[in-house]
Amino acid sequence: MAKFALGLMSGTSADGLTVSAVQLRPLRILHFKNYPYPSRLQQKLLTAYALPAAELSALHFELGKLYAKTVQKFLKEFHLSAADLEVTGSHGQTIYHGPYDAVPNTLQIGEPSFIAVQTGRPVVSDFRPMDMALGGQGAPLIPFFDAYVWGRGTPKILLNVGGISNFSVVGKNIKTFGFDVGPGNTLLDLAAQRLLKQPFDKNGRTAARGTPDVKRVQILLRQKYFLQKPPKSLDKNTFGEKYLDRYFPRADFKSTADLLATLTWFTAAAVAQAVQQFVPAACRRELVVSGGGCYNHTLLAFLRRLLPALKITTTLSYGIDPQAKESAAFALFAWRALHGQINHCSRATGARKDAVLGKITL
Ligand SMILES: Nc1ncnc2c1ncn2[C@@H]1O[C@H](COP(=O)(O)OP(=O)(O)OP(=O)(O)O)[C@@H](O)[C@H]1O
Ligand SMILES: CC(=O)N[C@H]1[C@@H]2OC[C@@H](O2)[C@@H](O)[C@@H]1O[C@H](C)C(=O)O
Repeated sequence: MAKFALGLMSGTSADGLTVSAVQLRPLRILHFKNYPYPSRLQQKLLTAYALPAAELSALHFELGKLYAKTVQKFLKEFHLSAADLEVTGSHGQTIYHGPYDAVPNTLQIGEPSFIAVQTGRPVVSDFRPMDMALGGQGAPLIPFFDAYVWGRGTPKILLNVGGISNFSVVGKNIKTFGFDVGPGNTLLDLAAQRLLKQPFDKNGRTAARGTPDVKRVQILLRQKYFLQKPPKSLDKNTFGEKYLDRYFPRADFKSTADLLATLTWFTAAAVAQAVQQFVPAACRRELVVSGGGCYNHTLLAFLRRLLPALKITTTLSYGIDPQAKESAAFALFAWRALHGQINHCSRATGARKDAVLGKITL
């Protein structure tokens, strides 16, 4: 079998680890699977920024061990041999992201040595610090992948709606750029957990029955972050419980459906405003959506309503499963880092120059 790389991603929702096996030349996702975390671990990860050092250190190792076990399971399930594995790229779990702090910083955990021991092959991890050392925000990193895959075609906006939503603008003769746009699913998930007693509003069904409070969203979209010029990036807690309680109290809405519809509208309207504000008119042609949010039919319907001139597709139209894209990107980043090749789009993060991101554990 030809050589392949593994990519591991656990996003801001901390709902599980997605593993992709990627063939590099040409780039093709061979297999992928999401392995949900036990809910105890998910809760711990979501609040881990408040842990004392000893507990955080233990969690860093616990997660590293779990990643190694998951890789072993994945290789077995898909009949892949570690002998053909060139490298594993592991993003880790973001615990805190503080690009605007006095000392800009970011923390991803999940000790990579355990995967290196398990597979006997190198692991590349901790991709964000080098970008910050070069004056960047440390995020978003996916624009490099988007340019690698779609950079030679017609202009496209690649939107990922995970916990946070972010997009890149790529295409022939376009200088790739991208940024974190605003809320993705975090507020929606919190509201669904509280009011529907479900992890999320499946397919946007409840929101579909409600009416969005468009005025409220218009006012919120005047907040500083939305108007700030890119490069810019977000910590998941920016749009967390405090934000929900402050700007979306249940008592302000006639029904749960209205509240969920308004939150869904907020996510879509933030994207639409960012497109109108920051994307040159010539690039406003196609919006290619990925991440868990692309299964939310109400969100997609709102995006279509707010951006009627754009063709709205998902990465599936281009052979990349929307749930696999980010993990596949870290396989590519690791492969390139191992070969000393740039895997970084500094225009998206604001770093001084393009670099080779990631630390190699042999
Ligand atoms: N069928 C569905 N209907 C509605 N929403 C869904 C569906 N499936 C997934 N989602 C949403 O997608 C979220 C998970 O998305 P994803 O796995 O892309 O996030 P992430 O990788 O953790 O985040 P990020 O990219 O910000 O780091 C869920 O929390 C949920 O809100
Ligand atoms: C610090 C951090 O983990 N940021 C994540 C998060 O999730 C979405 C958005 O915020 C993006 O900035 C980033 O992830 C992707 C992989 C990125 O760097 O492009």
